Formats: sequence, C-alpha cells, structure tokens
Amino acid sequence: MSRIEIDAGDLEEVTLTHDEAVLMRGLCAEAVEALGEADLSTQAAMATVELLGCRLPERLVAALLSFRCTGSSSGGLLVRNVPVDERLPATPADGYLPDWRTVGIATAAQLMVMSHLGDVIGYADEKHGRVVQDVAPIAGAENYQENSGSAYLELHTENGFHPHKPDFLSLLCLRPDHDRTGRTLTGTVQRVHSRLSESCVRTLRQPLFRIQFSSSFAQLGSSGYSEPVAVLSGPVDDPELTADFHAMEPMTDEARRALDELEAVLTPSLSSVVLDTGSLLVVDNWRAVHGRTGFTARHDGTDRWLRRCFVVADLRRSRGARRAGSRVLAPLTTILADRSTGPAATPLAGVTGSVSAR
Ligand SMILES: O=C(O)CCC(=O)C(=O)O
Ligand SMILES: [Fe+2]
Repeated sequence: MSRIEIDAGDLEEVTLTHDEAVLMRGLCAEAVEALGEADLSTQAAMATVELLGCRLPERLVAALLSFRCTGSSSGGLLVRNVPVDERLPATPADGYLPDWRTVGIATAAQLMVMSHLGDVIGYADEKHGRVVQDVAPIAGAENYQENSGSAYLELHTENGFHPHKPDFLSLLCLRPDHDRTGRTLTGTVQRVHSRLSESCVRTLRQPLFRIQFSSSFAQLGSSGYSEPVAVLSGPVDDPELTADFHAMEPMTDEARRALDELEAVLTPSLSSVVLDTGSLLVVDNWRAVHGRTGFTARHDGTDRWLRRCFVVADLRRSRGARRAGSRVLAPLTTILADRSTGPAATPLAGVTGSVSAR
C-alpha cells in the first residue's frame, strides 16, 4: 500500500555483535535443553527461561531496561542479529507451528528478551493461548484486518479492548516477505502532540470511543465492544495512547473528527522497518500504535513469518484471570462475567483456540 510513504524517524535500535549473538545462542540452546517437553505457557517454564535470560549480554539488557522505563520516540526498539534456528521449517500455512521446538532457539531468544520487559502472557482466546504465536499470511485471509492478512494492516493498540492488554509486544522475524514491502510501522503521540489541535486533544482525552473485540475474543453473549475509553491519557507531553483505526468506534461526531485528525497527523510521522531474519521489534503498547504495510504472499512455505510475544508489567494483576501456575488468561467473556458478578464464581475455562489476531 502506497499510503505510508514518509519515514519520519528511525526506530531506536541495538545490533548484537558477533560475540554477543554467540553468547545468546548458547543460552538459548541451554534453555531448549532445560525445557525439554515442557509446556511453555506455565510459570515453571518461564522461570527456566527467565533465569537463563539474566545472563543475556549486558548491552542488550541495558537497552531493554532503558526502553522499559523511559520508552523511545518511535515507541519501538529494534534488536538486530538475534539468534534464530539455522534450519527453519516451512512458514506455517495455517498460522500454527505444530511444535515450538522446531524453532527452539528463536523461541527461547524471544522469551528471554521479553522477560526483561515484564511477565510473558498468552490469551486463551487467541492462537490456542500460545505464549509465542506465529504471524504468517493465510490463503483466503488476504484482506482481513488481522495478522493473518497481507493487505495494509491499520494502526492499532494490541488488544486495546482487553482489561489485561499487553504492556509490550514483540515481533521476531524468521522470514521477510519476498518483495520486502511488508513494513512494520510504529507511531507515538509524543512525536506529534504539538501538531494536534487543542480541541482534538481535549476530545481524545474523553471516554468517547469504544473498541470492537477482535473476532477471536467476541463470543456469543458478549457485547463485542469495550467500555468507552479515552484515546489519550497521562502526561501532556508524553501521553499514553489507545487507538485502533479499524476497530475503534467514535461515539459522537466530534470524537470522529478528533480520531480522523489524529490519524492524519500520526501517519506521516511513523517509523517503519522491513524486519529481517533475526530482527526483533519490541513495541510499547501504551505509548505506541503499530501496523504493517501490505505485501504479496506466495503460499509456498517461504512466506513472511514473524513470531509474536506479549508481556504485562505486573502478572499479579491478572491473578484472578489465570489458573494457578499458568500464564494464559481466561477467555475474555469469562473475565468480563467475573467482573460483573464478583470474583471467579465459575472455574476458569480452559484454553480455547481461534485463528484471528491483530
Ligand atoms: O505483521 C506485522 O508486521 C505486524 C502484525 C501485528 O500487528 C501483530 O501481529 O500484532
Ligand atoms: Fe498487532
């Protein structure tokens, strides 16, 4: 899609040196060995990964800590030269890799990096609750506003409708698209705040917007929309941002105009990158929105393939929404029902699967 033409600022990045990458690959191999047949979505598996992650190269840890605490102007941090498996399986045509161990090095690398930003979680509603998910184009889904599509993916906050939305997400590239047109985009309001009109900012700070649940989270009996939310919150010069230019519904005409103004101002300010094999992009899901330009898939096993992982800053806040010892959040409908009727009257439902995810 030619709509995103201006690259206003680079993504902040750190490139691992050869020695750093070798050290990290060794830690990943240790993790794969230690995990064995473990279910990755358990607290025990994460503890194994986190302990090994304490030994990541100091320069990388310092960059992650700084990003976690102070953010970046693009809302992203790009880490290049992350170790991935030397022989990669085919890009999963249905968006599900059968066994994480076939990309064990990449999986461990991503989990270790993310463990410096928070606590890794998965959602039962999404991709079978996996804590590392496959992002690959699915035949027939080309125009979906989901990560299984290949058309332009509108800017969005990840799971902005969810009471436990991720604080950070990461995308680790195993394969870029053939034509290298699929650019991952990030944008923050911090960069463009002074270009927004006063009335726009005032409106965006009011709870005049609701977000439609992604199809995987909307189940029978749910309203399918978040409670009304504000798009902007927090400090004036470095606001937090919850937006989705596809799934967000302004509730008044004024709110519609403000959201349109935000999109018009934000779009030319975006940072973008064609992720390469071994490039890992971390996105601050409170300060930044992200999206992706379009690309063409061949569906021959060599298509673009990213792996995605989420963290929350404080795992304890979702205690009532997870089974003990699990990192997987219960279905959204269960969480919302428990919120309206009081704490966990019903046992948390198990992991259910759905293919769609933004
Ligand atoms: O494909 C990309 O670069 C971004 C996809 C995305 O937004 C996601 O998986 O959350
Ligand atoms: Fe996304």
